[in-house]
Amino acid sequence: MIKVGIIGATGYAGQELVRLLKGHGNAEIKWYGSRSYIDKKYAQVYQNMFQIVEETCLDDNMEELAEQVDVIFTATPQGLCASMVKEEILSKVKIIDLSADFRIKDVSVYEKWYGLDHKSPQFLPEAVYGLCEMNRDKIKKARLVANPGCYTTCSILTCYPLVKEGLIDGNTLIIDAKSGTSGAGRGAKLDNLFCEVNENMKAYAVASHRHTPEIEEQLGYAAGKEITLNFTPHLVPMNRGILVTAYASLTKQVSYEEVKAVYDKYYEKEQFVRVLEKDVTPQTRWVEGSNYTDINFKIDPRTNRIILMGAIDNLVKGAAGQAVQNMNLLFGEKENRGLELVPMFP
Ligand SMILES: NC(=O)C1=CN([C@@H]2O[C@H](COP(=O)(O)OP(=O)(O)OC[C@H]3O[C@@H](n4cnc5c(N)ncnc54)[C@H](OP(=O)(O)O)[C@@H]3O)[C@@H](O)[C@H]2O)C=CC1
Ligand SMILES: CC(=O)N[C@@H](CCC(=O)OP(=O)(O)O)C(=O)O
Repeated sequence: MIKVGIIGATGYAGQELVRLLKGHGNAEIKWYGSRSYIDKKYAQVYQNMFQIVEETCLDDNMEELAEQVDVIFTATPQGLCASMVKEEILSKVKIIDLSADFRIKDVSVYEKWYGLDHKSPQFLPEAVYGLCEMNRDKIKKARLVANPGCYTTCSILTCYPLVKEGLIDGNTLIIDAKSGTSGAGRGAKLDNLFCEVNENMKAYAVASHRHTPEIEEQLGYAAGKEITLNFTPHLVPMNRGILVTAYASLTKQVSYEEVKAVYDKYYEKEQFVRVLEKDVTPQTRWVEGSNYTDINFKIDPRTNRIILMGAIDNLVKGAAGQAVQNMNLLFGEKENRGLELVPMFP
């Protein structure tokens, strides 16, 4: 059994980790970490866990936790994991960080976009960006995995093959993304109250969202050169789900079949990426509750641009599902263990 500790088990991403790990079969949660609910029964925080989880919440002592478990998930606000991790801890336990602390290699870029001082830049070089479909071999050998962001997972997987093969000019990419409200976490915020979100849609963090440099960095590696792009997130009145629509100029004339062949080259063997049939557009409801990323594209010969579309569940492939996929890679499990979740509808 893989012994697991979750710091931030009471947040939205943390509770999804608990749900997935309870169905994993070879993982045992030893530590339900919390800040606000210490000593309270976990099932009183999330009643869906009544008679399933008997444990109470514990504080977030990473040093003590490292003595007890094989892997720690940090599903906590930005900056917290970096403020706790130490060489002594990493020598005993693997860490999968769901925050952005170790996703961006250049510490000055992180500090600029996040408005935080990075407390452990010494671990940035060894941290592996945990997008399994791109970095599988590196993840297997990592001590510290930076679980990708939710918008970024969907954006990168949708655009990656065409950028890698040079079919689109990355500098012309415009990524328009929409997210359900669980993406903003469980903490009370005025912007996320029912009357503010319901029957409404809005763009936010325009030209300044912190996922922009993460997408640029990863697609830049694929392109073999720096990429500068536009990324605009929108908040939509749904619980879960991310939909990405991306626009880019083609570098040459291509047919549907040629583009499809490129997607197939990268994703045909990927269980969790589904390139849909011609003219079928990805929808959030067809991936909800699952670890799938649904992708499709349409060439617009009038403008010589291509429109790329992707959908994920932000809490599964965008957070906890991908984190479990990373855990499976770290511990030599079948990569899909605990993740063969059929999307739910409605
Ligand atoms: N929601 C999503 O779709 C996604 C989230 N993420 C990332 O996962 C992380 C968690 O996000 P999410 O679950 O949405 O956030 P939530 O606000 O729902 O949960 C935050 C969690 O962190 C705990 N926490 C907050 N502050 C502290 C602190 N100072 N010390 C210790 N624990 C603390 C909270 O504990 P308590 O409740 O007990 O106070 C809670 O368990 C973030 O980094 C987020 O960016 C990544 C991808 C997608
Ligand atoms: C709807 C909403 O507010 N979404 C969050 C992003 C989701 C998230 O948790 O960010 P990471 O994936 O980087 O951890 C935001 O825009 O900040």
